[in-house]
Amino acid sequence: MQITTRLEFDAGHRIPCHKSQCRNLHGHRYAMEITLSGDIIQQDGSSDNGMVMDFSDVKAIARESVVDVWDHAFLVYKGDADVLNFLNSLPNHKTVVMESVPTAENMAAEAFRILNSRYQDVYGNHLKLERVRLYETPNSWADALA
Ligand SMILES: Nc1nc2c(c(=O)[nH]1)N=C([C@H](O)[C@H](O)COP(=O)(O)OP(=O)(O)OP(=O)(O)O)CN2
Ligand SMILES: [Zn+2]
Repeated sequence: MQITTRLEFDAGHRIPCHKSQCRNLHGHRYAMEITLSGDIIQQDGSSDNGMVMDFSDVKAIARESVVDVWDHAFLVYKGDADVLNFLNSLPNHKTVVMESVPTAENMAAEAFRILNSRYQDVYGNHLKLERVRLYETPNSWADALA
């Protein structure tokens, strides 16, 4: 069985060497869909009975480790010196320095890397992170797969 839940957040970014307008500082309302697989938990009397994992628990983990970290932050590539220096000059600015250019692909891959170890199989139901889908716009997204 597979389950998917969706979270949304706002963040700024730029793609420094982009051939067109994405080299400008701008932001998106990102959406992240998390897909987990596992057996349906069969434990009468348990809150999780009949579920792969409670959606609220899936979202709580995603918020704590990724969504709340990126929400209302500016995501900047560590090699983007001009913007990084500018952001560092702003007192108390929420800046997230990325190892790679913050494209939808790299953000999905980074979210998958962070989340993969966070979803623990506590019921022995073979819980597994299958996919992180990161929407940069309603029409464009990237999938990071197991
Ligand atoms: N493969 C990728 N291509 C592009 C990425 C990306 O992350 N991966 N990112 C961008 C820019 O960040 C840009 O903000 C989004 O580009 P685009 O889809 O052209 O933007 P629109 O606002 O025109 O999108 P609509 O879906 O048409 O509203 C560029 N390319
Ligand atoms: Zn963009």
